[in-house]
Amino acid sequence: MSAEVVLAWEEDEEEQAGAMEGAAAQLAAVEHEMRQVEGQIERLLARQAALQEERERLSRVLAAEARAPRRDWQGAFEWDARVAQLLGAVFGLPSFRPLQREVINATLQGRDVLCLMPSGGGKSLCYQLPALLGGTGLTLVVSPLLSLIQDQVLGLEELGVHAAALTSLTDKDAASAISKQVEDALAGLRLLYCTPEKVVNSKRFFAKLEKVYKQGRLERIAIDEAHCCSQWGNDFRPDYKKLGILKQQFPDTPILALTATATQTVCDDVQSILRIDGCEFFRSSINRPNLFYEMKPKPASGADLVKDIAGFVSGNYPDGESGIVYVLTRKDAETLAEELRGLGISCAAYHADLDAAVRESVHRRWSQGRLQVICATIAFGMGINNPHVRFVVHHTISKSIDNYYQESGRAGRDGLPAHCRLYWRFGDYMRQASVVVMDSNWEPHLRGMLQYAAASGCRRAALCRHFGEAPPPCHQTCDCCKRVAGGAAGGAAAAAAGGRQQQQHQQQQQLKDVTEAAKGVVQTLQAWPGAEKRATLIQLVDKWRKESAAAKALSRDENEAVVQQLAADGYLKLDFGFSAYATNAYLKASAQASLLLQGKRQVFIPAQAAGGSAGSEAHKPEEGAVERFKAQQQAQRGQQQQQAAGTASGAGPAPHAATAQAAERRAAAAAADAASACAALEAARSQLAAAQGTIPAAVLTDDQVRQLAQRRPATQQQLAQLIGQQKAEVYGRQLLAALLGPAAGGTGRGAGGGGGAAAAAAPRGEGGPGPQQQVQQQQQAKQAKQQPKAKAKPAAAKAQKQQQQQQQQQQQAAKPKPKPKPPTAEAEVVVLDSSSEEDSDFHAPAAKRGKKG
Ligand SMILES: Nc1ncnc2c1ncn2[C@@H]1O[C@H](COP(=O)(O)OP(=O)(O)OP(=O)(O)O)[C@@H](O)[C@H]1O
Repeated sequence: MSAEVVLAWEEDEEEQAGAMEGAAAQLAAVEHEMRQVEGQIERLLARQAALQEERERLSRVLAAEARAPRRDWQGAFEWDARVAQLLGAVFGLPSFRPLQREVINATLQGRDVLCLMPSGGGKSLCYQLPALLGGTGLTLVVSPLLSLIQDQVLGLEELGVHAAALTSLTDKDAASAISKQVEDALAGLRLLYCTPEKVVNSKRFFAKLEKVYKQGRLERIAIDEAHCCSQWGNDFRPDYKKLGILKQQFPDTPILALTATATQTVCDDVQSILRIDGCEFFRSSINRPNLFYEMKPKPASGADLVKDIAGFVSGNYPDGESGIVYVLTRKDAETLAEELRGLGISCAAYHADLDAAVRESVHRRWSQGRLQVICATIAFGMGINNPHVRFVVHHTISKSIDNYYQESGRAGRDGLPAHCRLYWRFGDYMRQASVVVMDSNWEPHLRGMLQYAAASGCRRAALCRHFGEAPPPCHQTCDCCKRVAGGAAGGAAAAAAGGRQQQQHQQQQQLKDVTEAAKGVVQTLQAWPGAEKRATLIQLVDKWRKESAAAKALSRDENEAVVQQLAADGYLKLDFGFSAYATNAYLKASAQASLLLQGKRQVFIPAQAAGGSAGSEAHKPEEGAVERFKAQQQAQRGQQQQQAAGTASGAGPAPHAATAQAAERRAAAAAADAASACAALEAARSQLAAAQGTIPAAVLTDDQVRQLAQRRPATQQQLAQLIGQQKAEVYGRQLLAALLGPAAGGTGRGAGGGGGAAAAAAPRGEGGPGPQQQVQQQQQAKQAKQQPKAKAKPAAAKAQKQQQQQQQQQQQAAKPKPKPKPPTAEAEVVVLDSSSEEDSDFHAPAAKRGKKG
């Protein structure tokens, strides 16, 4: 080959290589640009989706605004008179509690509403009363527990309100009868209860709702325990998350979502899940001023802890007042119940693994006051409607502050003082972590609980802040404020004697610098044998004490306090080991721990915790504090009785001329009179409850007993104003007899006359009818009440109804005799609607965890 040819060939090759390079560069540039375009498309699509969502949200808000314009909910409304009449005549309530009227007005106006009211605040009335104003309309109530549903339906029946439930417990015949009533505008069905599972899993049920909606009769949808929608709240329940379908399908029906526990995040979540953006948000304070919050360092020995709990119960509640002790696991429930029984406390265990009949029996005995204490896992949860729980003890920390607020909030629902005691030591944090580790968001929740338990500031304030509320005055109703108040008294004396410096010194002394000791904990872990460098709390403290003089200079409780502080400050983190049988929680040094080792951080523990937790003295019940609180309780009860007596006897303020002695005598006589009226009413309600096969509170609540003793109605009509028309008709004779003497009851309606309250306490048969007669009378009264309803119906419907009734009577006659209605408490079983695919207990996660506990 000639030299020219070679040169030309080489030039060609270079040219070709250059062209390839150029193409490759172009390709890279195209690909780069494509990636940029794709990124832009993705961003635009995301933006489009967000805009669509926002457009839908704004459309919903505008539609709601057009459908039901916002108003001043405290103002006057056209339904005011009817609402007031129903409040007294049907529900037997003299006035509204805070926010009830506003919520009722907003929902009656057609607004979507989110209502946050504390436990026992009276949320049910907010949808039960409006349901009675809707003509032929129907209120759908979505509620999480079968037991709650049963209670509410029974309670409404007692009041003469037509309500029904469609759940997995409803048998086929009843379900088909209820379904007919749902569709029949003339059937008078006002409230239909169901579980969320029913709404989202039963197509047939949903189709029925669509039909009612199209008839224009789906008046309102109430969603109870709405916090279950959000996985940020406690008790998240997946089917609740799908309830947005209700607004989608029934946009013109107002939704009323109710809850007792929700942080701002949960509230926002609930609004978006239920698609009720722009709803009215009513929030009453979560503060429960009648509850005393206390944290007690938990004794290291189980036996000491049991003695402490037994001492607390028997020392402070010798009259058998009801309480709950919450424990972590099934085994804890069984063991503690047995040990407390051994120390003379009347108690039983309650957990998800017990047979349903056993659970029912335990709950019933406790509700009736035959058992003082229930040792329970969280399976004993929603659905407990005993308002007179005087104490809730936590044997260990809850899994979140929301859970703690709800569990402890089961105390004092009657508004009277009650005590919430939390036993706590750091090991509980790890134990609880190993139980909740599979829950979503468990870590921030549990850390919040750790901070609450370990805090040395006001516990009431901590709870309120957690729910986004400004801290209210505590008035020494938590252990911290009580302690500080004691210290402040000392501080004031010191200031008088030695001035400000001395006070500052005292304050500085409240924290102890344990930085050097804390470094030793981190070093012990970093040198731990094995790759994972992790240890259980006991292993860590044992090794650290063995190797470090600084550790040994502290008590073991102080060692734990140091480890706890390291975890709270983030220098230690949790790590988990899973085996076929258990989940173990370990401690491990975090990346942040290096800052501590480099001397850039310090660690402090409360001096009082360090000094106080070492000795067994710290674990002794604070008898003084408890006694003072008890004295306060008694004083409050006495005051209430006196108030009742004062009004009852018509005694206004004592005349100026009256001597103190005369006033005292009058007050004593009035208190005795009120007490005797209360006793007579309580005896009467027990007798009626026994005859009816229900619990006394179903006949008259304690509030109603107090009201009656206070106001002394003399006629059936006056009685109806206080306890509602239905109860007055059914129980009026016996109750008036209890208040005024048998002559009053004997004459039936409108009877007056003397005889005194005590006369009603006479044994059965002396003045009133026996149980059988009472039941008959009640049934007659119920029938009499139903008849006018029938009259109001058109003739064809009436004839059809009569035919149905005849058929039902024939079927009934063929069946064995129905048993008396079970006591309300018997229905209080933690059980879910088994129509669900999930089909589990409400505490499904807990029940699954129940395998561990
Ligand atoms: N306006 C009122 N006046 C007096 N008592 C009321 C009033 N409203 C409701 N109550 C009573 O308060 C008690 C608690 O009411 P309700 O069960 O509705 O509370 P709740 O807010 O649903 O509580 P929880 O969240 O614990 O279920 C009931 O006994 C009810 O009769």
